Amino acid sequence: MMTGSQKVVLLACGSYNPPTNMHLRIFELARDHLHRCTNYYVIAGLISPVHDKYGKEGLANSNDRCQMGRLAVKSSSWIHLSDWETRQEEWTPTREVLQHHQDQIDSAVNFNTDPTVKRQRLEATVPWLSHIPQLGTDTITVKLLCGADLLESFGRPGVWKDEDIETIVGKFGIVVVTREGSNPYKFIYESDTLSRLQRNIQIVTEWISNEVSSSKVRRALKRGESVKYLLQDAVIDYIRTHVLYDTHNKSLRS
Ligand SMILES: Nc1ncnc2c1ncn2[C@@H]1O[C@H](COP(=O)(O)OP(=O)(O)OP(=O)(O)O)[C@@H](O)[C@H]1O
Ligand SMILES: O=C(O)c1ccc[n+]([C@@H]2O[C@H](COP(=O)([O-])O)[C@@H](O)[C@H]2O)c1
Repeated sequence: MMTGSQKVVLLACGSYNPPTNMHLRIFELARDHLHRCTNYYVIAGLISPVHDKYGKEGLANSNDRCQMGRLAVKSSSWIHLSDWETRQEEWTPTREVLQHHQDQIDSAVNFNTDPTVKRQRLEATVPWLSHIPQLGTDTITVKLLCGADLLESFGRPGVWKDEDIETIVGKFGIVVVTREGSNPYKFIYESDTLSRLQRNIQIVTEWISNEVSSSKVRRALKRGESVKYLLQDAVIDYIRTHVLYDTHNKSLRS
């Protein structure tokens, strides 16, 4: 970490229905870009699956989505799963999800300067933070990590509140990974709010473009087609064992 850099936690929200290798890849891409091109230093990544009451069609139960998320992030040393959203009574707007994790980090970091006491507290309250060496008392900012399709959903009438967009981008900041069929530069240009807040938006270009999406994976699973190398093997085993996504009567090819 370079002196003077700003510590960041990247939080990505979504259905994770199921978590694909692209969900992991966008974290790697974003971290690599931020370290090479900005003053941000990424200390951790968090995947936050959405609440069951989000009500999207075909959404597997959040227990299963969280279990699959935990299995998926096992291949990473710095990406973790946060099940906080799924444990709430209701669906939580993303602005509040970011704020919750920011508050959790702030209270843990500022709790006590004694390293042993602090680590014990971290292990009890924010276990994923306790693995980070030399946490110190520096400010850590949570930023939203998303694909360009999620950014473009900001423009869909009635989906996001204007004040939430203002807070998410203006206060926390957002890191956007390009996705086939989206043009985040044009989308930002056409939005007065996003153009004004442009310096809080980092765009990361995925040159090795990859069309993997959870919906395509679900379709393949339903048809009994192979999804190997699109998902982590442990996630495929979980789907098979728990007969998710209409895979019953299908001899899922691995
Ligand atoms: N191939 C991809 N490229 C860039 N970003 C992606 C890609 N796949 C998922 N993401 C991002 O990961 C986050 C969580 O995605 P989500 O769970 O909605 O996955 P999805 O594959 O888009 O799902 P679905 O196909 O069910 O709509 C979102 O910010 C989304 O934009
Ligand atoms: O906060 C909001 O107002 C808001 C409005 C629409 C969607 N979101 C979040 O965006 C994510 C969209 O996931 P998905 O799978 O529908 O692309 C999910 O985590 C939702 O909670 C959040």
